[in-house]
Amino acid sequence: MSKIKVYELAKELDRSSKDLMEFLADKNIEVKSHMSSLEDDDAQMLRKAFGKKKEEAPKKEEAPKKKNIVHVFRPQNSRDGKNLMRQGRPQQGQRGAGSRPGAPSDRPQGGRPGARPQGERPQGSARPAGTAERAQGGPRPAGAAERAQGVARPAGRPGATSEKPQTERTHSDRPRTEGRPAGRQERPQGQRPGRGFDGERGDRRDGRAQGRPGQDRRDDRRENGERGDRRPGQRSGRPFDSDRGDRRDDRRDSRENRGGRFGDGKDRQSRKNTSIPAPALEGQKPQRAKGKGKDDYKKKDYRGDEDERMTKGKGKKQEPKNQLQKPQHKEQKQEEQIKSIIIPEVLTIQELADKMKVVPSAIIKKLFMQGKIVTVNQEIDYDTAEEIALEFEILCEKEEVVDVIEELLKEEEEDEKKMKKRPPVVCVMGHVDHGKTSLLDAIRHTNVTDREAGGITQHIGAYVVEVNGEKITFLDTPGHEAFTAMRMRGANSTDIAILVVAADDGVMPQTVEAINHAKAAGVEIIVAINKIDKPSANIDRVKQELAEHELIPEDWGGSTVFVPVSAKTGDGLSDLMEMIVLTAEMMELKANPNRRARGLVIEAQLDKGRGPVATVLVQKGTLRVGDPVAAGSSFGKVRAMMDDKGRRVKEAGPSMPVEILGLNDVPNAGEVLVGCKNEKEARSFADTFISQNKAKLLEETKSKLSLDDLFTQIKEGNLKELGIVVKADVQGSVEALKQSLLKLSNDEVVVKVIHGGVGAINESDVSLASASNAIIIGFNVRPDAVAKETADREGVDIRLYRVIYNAIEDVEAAMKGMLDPVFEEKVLGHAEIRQTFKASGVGTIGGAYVLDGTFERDCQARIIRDGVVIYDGKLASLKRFKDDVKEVRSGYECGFVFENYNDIKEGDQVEAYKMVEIPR
Ligand SMILES: Nc1nc2c(ncn2[C@@H]2O[C@H](COP(=O)(O)OP(=O)(O)OP(=O)(O)O)[C@@H](O)[C@H]2O)c(=O)[nH]1
Repeated sequence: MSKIKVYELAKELDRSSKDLMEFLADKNIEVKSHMSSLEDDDAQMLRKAFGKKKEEAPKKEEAPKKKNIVHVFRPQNSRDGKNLMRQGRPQQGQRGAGSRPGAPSDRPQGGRPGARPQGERPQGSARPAGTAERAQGGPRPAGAAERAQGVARPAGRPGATSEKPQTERTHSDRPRTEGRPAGRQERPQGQRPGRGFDGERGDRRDGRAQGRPGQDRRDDRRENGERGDRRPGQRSGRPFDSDRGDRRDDRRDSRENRGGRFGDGKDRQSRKNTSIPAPALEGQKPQRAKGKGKDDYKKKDYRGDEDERMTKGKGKKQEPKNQLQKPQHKEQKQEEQIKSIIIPEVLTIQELADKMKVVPSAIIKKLFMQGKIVTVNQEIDYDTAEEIALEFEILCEKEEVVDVIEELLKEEEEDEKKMKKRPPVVCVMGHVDHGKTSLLDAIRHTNVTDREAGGITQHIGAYVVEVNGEKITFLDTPGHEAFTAMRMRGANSTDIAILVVAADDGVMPQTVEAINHAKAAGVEIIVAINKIDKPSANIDRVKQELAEHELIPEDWGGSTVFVPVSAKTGDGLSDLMEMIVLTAEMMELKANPNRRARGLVIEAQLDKGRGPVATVLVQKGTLRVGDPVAAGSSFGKVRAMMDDKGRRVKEAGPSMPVEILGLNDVPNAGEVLVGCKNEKEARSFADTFISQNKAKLLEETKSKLSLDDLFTQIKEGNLKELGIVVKADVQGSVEALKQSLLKLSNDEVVVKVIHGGVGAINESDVSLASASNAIIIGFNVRPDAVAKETADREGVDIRLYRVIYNAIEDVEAAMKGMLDPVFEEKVLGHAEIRQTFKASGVGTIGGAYVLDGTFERDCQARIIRDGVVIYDGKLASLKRFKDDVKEVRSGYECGFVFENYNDIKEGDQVEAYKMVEIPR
């Protein structure tokens, strides 16, 4: 085809593909990506336009843009909200999410869907790296979203929650917002007694925007969707609308400060006097709508709740269990107490019952009536718990878990103006032997494959490659299944994933796994169809198979870049590199180099001479020799830095991988490395990690013990535990081994890695293994002399490996030994009773002749008479003449005595057998 592609024309015009695409988008001409072909007319128009109006495009470029990828997975967070924001409130650019001035306004995909289909790829969405998400309104978007849902949920009654359209849901907000907030409303009102509603709302919003950036999205939603849309209708129909709006805000505030939920009585009094209007419950179930009594009852409950608290101490006592009885109370309009409980994300029925102060059986019964069979120890999620609680007229609030580490690692949104272009970080993923290492090798002209033990890539390494003056950082992620965990990290730290698929093999399980990881991490995927030099290569088949996983090539109308390559001949490699550079250009990868460094530990090990060595990918800022840093529980001052070629460097900017020396301990791979003000700060950072990890470990142990199934199984003796201590040369291998070993757990044996660490197997590892009855697996490490001696003394099994796969295989086999053995009957031989004798004190002795096989002492035997088994039991005695013997072979005579059986006759056939264990 002679049609020119966008990127080709961009080259021709000396422009970026993005400029051209934006221009086309302005003209409502749809192009999917820089790889799309252009109609001649369009190309002509572009030539004209960019020949003349050179100034226009650069102007556009001035406006900082966000990565397109964020806008797909959470469209509610971005595109729609932003558009609305843009239309309705242009000044939003000043606050929170909009703190990048003008950021949203120029983004082509925002206003014109389809203009930048790259952004619409499913995989190109929820970028985890932080920047984009934070831009959406805080570092914890999920939590924020949940909370936002929490606002919508309160439909407050089971069944009224989920499948409602947005508008209905906002309506159904009301009962709860109305019902609850008495106390919540107080604080703000008390603080600002004289204010009008609108002013108050505005103020509070601003306050939140400053204080809690994570709330912006919620605010946006309210401003754009709920409040904005609803206001007119509500004004007319509901006199207390603005009040309600405030209360909703208040409720949020009060979530932060639960202690202040029930405030002073004055306010409550006033609220009580303003009788609450019945909400328009459009989306509710008929019986709920018609069962006004119940709603009223609930509202009354709230009021009752308030009243009760108000009148506390005035002698009015309430039955705390009133919620359990309904109809009469409704009619009597008796004041009751509505309870509100705070529950975690996951809890057991027992815990819920404890919180609700009801007996667990009441819950179980209720659920049973609904056709659900549960046990007290069954774990349920928040939503289910809330539904159950509401059945009992108890309101729920989600326990907000403050992740100290997350808070610690939280970052402020950065000024777009300070951002500078940074190289893309690329990882290579794919199925075993599809050629990842060879491809990376071919790219950087070195030869790693030969050095790898067992021919399998075993660590993450990082390399920088330069293509036409553009740098690309490659993470050498390994492909074996054992490295799933590391690959996951690989995906999280990268911008682009090269999915290597062998043209002769097609999509394999790990290919799919890699796709899922990449999609989950929100990285761009470029498919490299490798081994096209092979005669059996079938590129179309690969395309077809990948299309089933939503990776559709551009020549098929999709938007995924496919590049056929051969790592062996080098064919297509330059195309691949060009595509990486182009994709990176489209992604507009930026970072601020002039700030304290922040990076990711991609590998760490203990070096005998140099101490802990960590390979760090700098993601933001610049890391310099002498900088105080902390990474997880380790900290220190950067003593020296080496780049990917082993050269000493003084500083490392964004996207640059460096090896650093100077940490006090080996950090975990995947840990965030942060530059600190001084060493003291670094130390306290690390200390926080240590204490948090301890708490987490405790929590984990606790939660595991509470798992019902595990407990019952252990109690019944059906469950065995295989404890393992893992030691390896690098942290990545420890993690990989851990993950793979844990996966070996089955119904009968649970694999538990009780300890994992880097370095030689030492005495403490052996003592731990001995105390826990565990085995030790060493990968590329050996036990020191003392450890060996201790292990011999204490009988601790130490197994050493050089290939992870072998370790996993061995453990699997060991586990088979632990499984309850499977027995099979093995027939030993046959004999015929030829004579019988009676002996006092012994019983009947059968004189027999062994026809075939061998009779063994203590074997099992069955007596068959006329084809019918008349006895099956133990052979109590086997004699030749007067002597007990171990065995009697065929062709010999012998005497049998059967355990507890004397009714033997001449001519009886005897079959000897034993149960043997068969390997699984
Ligand atoms: N013919 C041909 N063979 C290739 C090509 N690329 C890789 N190979 C061969 O495929 C085999 C596997 O290649 P690797 O690079 O080790 O594959 P990998 O995906 O890194 O494997 P793991 O590290 O084990 O996950 C090697 O024998 C390579 O020589 C290619 O383009 N053409």
